[in-house]
This record gives sequence, C-alpha cells and structure tokens, in this order.
Amino acid sequence: MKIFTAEQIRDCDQYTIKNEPVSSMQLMERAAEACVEWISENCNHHRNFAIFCGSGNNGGDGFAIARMLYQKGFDVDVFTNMKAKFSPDAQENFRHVKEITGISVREFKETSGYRFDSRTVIIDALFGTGLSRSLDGEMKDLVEFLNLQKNIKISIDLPSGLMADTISDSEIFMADYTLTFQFWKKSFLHAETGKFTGKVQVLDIHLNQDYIEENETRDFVIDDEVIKSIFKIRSEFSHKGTYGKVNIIGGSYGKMGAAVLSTRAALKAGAGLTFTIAPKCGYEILQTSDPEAMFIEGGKDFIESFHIDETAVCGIGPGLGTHEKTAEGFLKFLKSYSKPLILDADALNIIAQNPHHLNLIPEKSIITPHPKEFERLFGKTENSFQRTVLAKDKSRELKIYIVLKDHHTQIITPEGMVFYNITGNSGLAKGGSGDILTGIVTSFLAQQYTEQEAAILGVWFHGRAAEYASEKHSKESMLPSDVINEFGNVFSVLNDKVRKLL
Ligand SMILES: NC(=O)C1=CN([C@@H]2O[C@H](COP(=O)(O)OP(=O)(O)OC[C@H]3O[C@@H](n4cnc5c(N)ncnc54)[C@H](O)[C@@H]3O)[C@@H](O)[C@H]2O)[C@@H](O)CC1
Ligand SMILES: [K+]
Repeated sequence: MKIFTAEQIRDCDQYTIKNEPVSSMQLMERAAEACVEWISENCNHHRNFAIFCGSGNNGGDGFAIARMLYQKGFDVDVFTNMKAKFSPDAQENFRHVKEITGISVREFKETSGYRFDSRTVIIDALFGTGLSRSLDGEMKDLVEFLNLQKNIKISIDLPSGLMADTISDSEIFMADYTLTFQFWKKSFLHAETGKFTGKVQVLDIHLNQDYIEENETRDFVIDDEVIKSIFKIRSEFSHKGTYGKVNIIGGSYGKMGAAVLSTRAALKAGAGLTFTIAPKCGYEILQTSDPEAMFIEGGKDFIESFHIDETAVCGIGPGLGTHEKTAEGFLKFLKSYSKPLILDADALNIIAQNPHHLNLIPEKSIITPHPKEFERLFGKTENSFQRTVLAKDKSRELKIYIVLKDHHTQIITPEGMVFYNITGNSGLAKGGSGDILTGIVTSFLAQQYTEQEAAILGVWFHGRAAEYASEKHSKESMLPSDVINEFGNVFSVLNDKVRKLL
C-alpha cells in the first residue's frame, strides 16, 4: 500500500470528487458510514459516545458519525465550538445533528463538568489531515483533559495534534483505536508518533484508483497485496538444489544458541541445503539441535576462518562475537568477497569499529541493524524520522538494503524506497528474534528471491509467525523457538493467498 502525504491525500479526495459521481458531502457520508460500521461491529460493551468535533472536515466526519450512531440506537453527546467558522460540509452535518432532539450539543468548555462514566467512548474528530500547527489554547487544554480520562478513545482519521507526515511537538490525543481513511500515514509507523494511534484500522472509502496508481511515493506499507506479488509457490518439479544453499556463519563459546536459532529458521523457511559455520565448541550443540543442517568448523571457541562455498548464500553474525581473531578473519573475507551477504549483529559490530569497513560490504547486501547497531554504524540522529533519512542516504551510497529493525521495521532500498512492516508484536522484543530473522532472509535469498523480495517477505513472515506464536503463548511467554514453530502456519496462509481457486 502506498503511503501518501497529507497533501497527496487532499489531492486524492479532490480528484475523486471531480472524476467520480460523488460529492464531497457524499464522500464524508461514506467515511462516516465506514467508521460507524466498524464501531457498531466492535463496540460490544459501550452504549454512550461523547463525540468531539472540530470545525474542519474531520469535525464534519464527527457530526455525521454522531447522527448515524444515534440512528443505530446509541446515546450520543456532541461537543464543539458552536461559534466556530465551520467548513461547508462540517456546517451541513452540524445542522443535521442540531435537528435531532435526542442528541445534546455542548460547548467544549462544558467538557470538564461532563460525567464520563465507564461506559462512555470518547470519539476524537477534532483535527485530521488539515492540522497545520501545534495545538494551543482551548484545543490543547481539551486534548490534555481528554487524555486524563480512562475511557476508551477512538480517533477519526488521525489522533488530533498528530501531523500525518512528520514529528510534532504538539499535545496529541492518545487513542486506543484510530480509524483512518484509505491509507496508512507515515507518522503512524514511527515510534515517537505511532504511540498515539493505538490500534490502527484502515477503512476503505474508495478514493479514486487511477489517482492512487498514478501518483508516486517512495514510502509503502507491506500489505497483503505486496506479499502476494512476491511469494512463489514451491514447484512440485523440484529437488533440494532448486531451493538453494544457505551458510549461517555465527556462534561462539556461550552464544551458540544464536547460531542454532538462525540455522533452524533457515531450515524451516524452506532452504534446500543448510550449512552452519561455527566454532568446534558448538559441534555437538548444533548437530543435536539442528540435525538437518551440516556443520563446518570455523575455529575452536570462536570463528577464525571464513572459508565459504561460493555457491551458498551467507548470513553472518548471530552469536559471532567480536574477538579480534574473528574480526580479522571476517574483514579479510569481506575484502575478497563480492556476492551479496546478509549481515547482522556482531558482523555489523565488527564493521562499526571503523567507518572505512563500510565500503567492504558487497553491493546489494542486506544488513539488519537494530537502532543501537544502526547508530554504531552510521551515527546518532535526532529522531526516528531523521534515522530513516540517514538510512536512505546510506543505502544509496553503499548500494545496500538496510533492514532497520523497530516496532515497524523498515526495509530501505538503494533506490530510496522505504517499505514499512506492520506484522509482529512486542513478543519479538527478546534476545534471539533477530537471529531468526537473519535465518529467514538468508533462506529466502537462497531460494531465488531477489534481495528486495527476500528482505520484504522475510520481515513480514517473521512478524506474522510472531503473531501466531503470541496467540498460543502470549507476548510475554513466547520464545523465539515458538516463532520458528509457527513458520508452517504462515506458509499455509501464504499458499492460500496465492493459490488459484477452481
Ligand atoms: N476532503 C474530503 O473529501 C474528505 C475529508 N475527510 C476528513 O477531512 C479531514 C481533513 O479535513 P480538513 O482539511 O478540513 O482539516 P481538519 O478537519 O483536519 O481541520 C483543519 C481545520 O483546522 C484549522 N487548524 C489547523 N491547525 C489548527 C490548530 N493547531 N489549531 C486550531 N485550528 C487549526 C485549519 O485552518 C482548518 O480549518 C480528514 O482528516 C478527514 O477526517 C473525510 O470526510 C473523507 C473525505
Ligand atoms: K481526529
């Protein structure tokens, strides 16, 4: 799914109104209907709604939602600034609300005296994509007050105070759910701003498809359509050679588990042949834990020699350690190797020891740093938006793919495209999760996916497996090995998605 800026979204609205038999009022009606449908399907324990409406079209949505919820039998109270200069569509929908005697309309300043009982849902329709500056005065106080209430909160389109495309220092409405129209907004996907949205639900309001297809963006969300266009069904006319050779290179005394997990992930993600280059101290551990993989000795307690089969795809780093002999061997290997690699963890930490090492990374390699590793490699940035900008520069400069691991991991391509992942959960915030990702991406690259495809599919796949694992074991208790055990379920779903139905 394309991520558009607030300006592009406004253009898209206008284009739709101009080129389709739909007026702006009808589009607002469609948007409000989509919200009300979601609310009435999902709100099983609440009957009362306190709806806060601004003077722009976001407020217009709020007034229309108020009318529709009332007509469905819910109790509705509306709060607004009755003397505001409303947008024409907001004015019209406000007029309809005032005609309904069952809906009480109050001034914003009456909010503090209102009894918010536990069955009341607060709906924020104050500002949407039209917000042009930080909240101040009455609106800031209002949002601050509403944020103190314990009630369930739903934002329409965007949490008020949040800009769609950038970081803001405004007071921001803290939503439990955000019902947003048509597109993900970039700010939902970055940690500093995404924390205000709660769970995001994208509602299709059928904006013009030609506009969406023809207008360019460099930012994308990895949705089902993206995944369907990448995933290939395994051919029956195949043998183990068809699915490539993987070399996982990692492990050191005390960190053998990382190599075990990465190897197992590569195996379970479908690679044809998997080898693990590890130190001798890991021989029995690896052969017992992952008997399907073959062992190649690379040193005694840590890896020193990186003798690699050139026909294999290499994932280097899990549990590798940064012993000076390991670093020496690794850097020597990098100097003589030119095929794309997957580099993670200690492989990145060794590279980070000297900025000149960055140029040794073969072109088209995939590196998978978490924020701290990214910082060690490329330096500090002020916030995660800036970090993405820096990552784009570095991807272009070094001609590599950067998988920037975060709550919404980003895959950044040398062409400057950013793919945001929306699968996964906080159950992945545990040691070992990254090792699995390295195994998956290495495995996919060995299976003839391109670097871009392997990175995108791998990150999505990892997150989806985590979702299944958390359903069974909870985010708290799930282990990286539980995530690996869900790979089969993810493949079943993937196969169902792309299978041609009779
Ligand atoms: N245009 C359309 O056809 C559609 C628009 N929709 C809704 O319309 C919204 C966008 O509406 P608008 O463009 O009217 O913008 P908003 O409703 O977000 O409000 C912007 C209004 O507030 C003012 N404003 C901006 N920042 C302010 C601040 N910090 N303090 C006080 N006032 C401030 C602006 O001057 C403007 O009048 C979307 O988010 C969505 O909810 C939906 O109804 C779908 C259809
Ligand atoms: K809003």
